[in-house]
Amino acid sequence: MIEARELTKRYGDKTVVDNLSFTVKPGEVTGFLGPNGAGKSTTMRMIVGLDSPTKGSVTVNGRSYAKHAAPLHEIGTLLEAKSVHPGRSAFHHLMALAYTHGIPRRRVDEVIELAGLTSVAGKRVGAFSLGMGQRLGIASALLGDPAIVMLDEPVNGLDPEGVLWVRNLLRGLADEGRAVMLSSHLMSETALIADHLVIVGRGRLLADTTVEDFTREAGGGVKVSTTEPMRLRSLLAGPEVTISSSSAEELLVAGRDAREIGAIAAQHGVPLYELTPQAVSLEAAFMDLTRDVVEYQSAPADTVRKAA
Ligand SMILES: Nc1ncnc2c1ncn2[C@@H]1O[C@H](COP(=O)(O)OP(=O)(O)OP(=O)(O)O)[C@@H](O)[C@H]1O
Repeated sequence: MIEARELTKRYGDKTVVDNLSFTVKPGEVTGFLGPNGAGKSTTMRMIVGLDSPTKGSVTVNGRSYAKHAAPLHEIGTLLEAKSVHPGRSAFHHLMALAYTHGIPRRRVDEVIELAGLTSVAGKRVGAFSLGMGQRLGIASALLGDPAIVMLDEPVNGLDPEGVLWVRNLLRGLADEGRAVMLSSHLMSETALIADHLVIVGRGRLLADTTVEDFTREAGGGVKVSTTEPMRLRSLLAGPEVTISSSSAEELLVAGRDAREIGAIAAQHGVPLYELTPQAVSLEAAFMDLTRDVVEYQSAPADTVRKAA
């Protein structure tokens, strides 16, 4: 469990993290979301004692990070800054880390396999692609079999297979009862992985909610395609449910999530061939929420064109 209470960080007269309180609970994936410069990396650095708060506090499994004798067993992290010796192989990098905690070689082999790095484990890390570097970072985070896993932008640089791998891995870690925290500036990607959302802008808390509630409030709905639209329509009907359709076999359902719709359809033997939460409007809801607090505002496209 991570508990941040009134966490604040100032650099000079700039408040980068502003009175932030949130909890990352075991058994859940918490998405830490915000536009560029919102203070996500600074918050994560404070969690593991790489930066100290100007005010407030943050604990990792009940005490500050520095007070843990064997922190790799408490929290595994992937932070943006790379601290890997480029001349070392992935295997030697992990062995060096393992050595600091008395972790056996068997565990190093395990995480290399888990991260899909077996064929490149002997290669110099300096020659790694961005995606391979991310995989190595995730392998390092898991080395101590920690109760908390915290990853800064873990899908950055990964190909679609890698993105899917991270998604399944994090889901599995949370299902094992671990507390998982990942930062991102992409709402649609995070909504596919996370249960819980902590959304920040200019260092301040904008929302502390569940993906389900955020989705419901965004009103995006779920697109469902079926060969039996009429039957499904009546099965899904309810007081809080609205259903519209744009083509013969397609329904747009608001008020029920994809899991519920899938379960109801399966229970009644209704075949589905598409079940898609409308992520585009989730992204739009996120942009609405953060519009006034983006640090690096782009000029509207027509202004840029006029200026050119
Ligand atoms: N050491 C520092 N000194 C001064 N300002 C800093 C320092 N570190 C970060 N900042 C500023 O703090 C703000 C938040 O940065 P941070 O990297 O925490 O944001 P972020 O949400 O992780 O952004 P991104 O998504 O771009 O990584 C930025 O305006 C950044 O310029």
